[in-house]
Amino acid sequence: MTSSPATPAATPDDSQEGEKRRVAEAAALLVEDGMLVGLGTGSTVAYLLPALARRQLDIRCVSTSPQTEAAAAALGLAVGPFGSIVRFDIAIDGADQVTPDGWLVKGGGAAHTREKIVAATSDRFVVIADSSKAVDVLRAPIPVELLAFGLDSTLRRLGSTRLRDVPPSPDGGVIADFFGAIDDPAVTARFLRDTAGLVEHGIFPPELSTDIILATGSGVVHRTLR
Ligand SMILES: O=C[C@H](O)[C@H](O)[C@H](O)COP(=O)(O)O
Repeated sequence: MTSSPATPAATPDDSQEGEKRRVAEAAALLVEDGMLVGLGTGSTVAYLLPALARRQLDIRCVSTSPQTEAAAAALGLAVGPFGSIVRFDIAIDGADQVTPDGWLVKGGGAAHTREKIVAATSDRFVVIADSSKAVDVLRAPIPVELLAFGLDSTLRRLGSTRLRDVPPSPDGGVIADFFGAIDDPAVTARFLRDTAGLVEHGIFPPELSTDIILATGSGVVHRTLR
């Protein structure tokens, strides 16, 4: 893993919003003409979209949520369906938790299922996060998406899970949060993955990410994982 400053100098805007804007602008610079780009979801990605639009690149984008799709289209970005795509050049997305060794929790906005598919399809998956997202170890809650079929049974087998008072995902899944203890994220991820009725969980292993761009108060650190 290598680390390098992604911005030359600190700016006076060290608020959380300023941090989100800086990491998003740093990530936008990684996108090049002709690329097929996966767009994440959330308040950090909201800063990525105008930064990308300003660059006026010839790119095609696929969004992980209706919210991002509408915002990107309104800015003039070319957003289309996932369709038969089997690889993106790059995807850029936010995170709720980021550990020093690259484990993530995503899905605070309930988009983690689509986000994980887009990340897994991308040659380069760039995580952008403000400094509040940096954690030593992952902790609950872990967002989960569940099939409506047999929901009570799935919830009973998961244990320690609370349904979220939000609409179903665009794919019809029920959104909940898992509050079980996380001693080892790989073990928790396997337990969740192996629970029948669970569509996807919000733990992203380090192998999914290639880059993490993390704000550090007044600066930005860009780590390359592979
Ligand atoms: O479902 C939402 C996504 O995983 C977001 O990328 C994540 O919750 C981070 O969102 P934000 O940038 O708003 O903190």
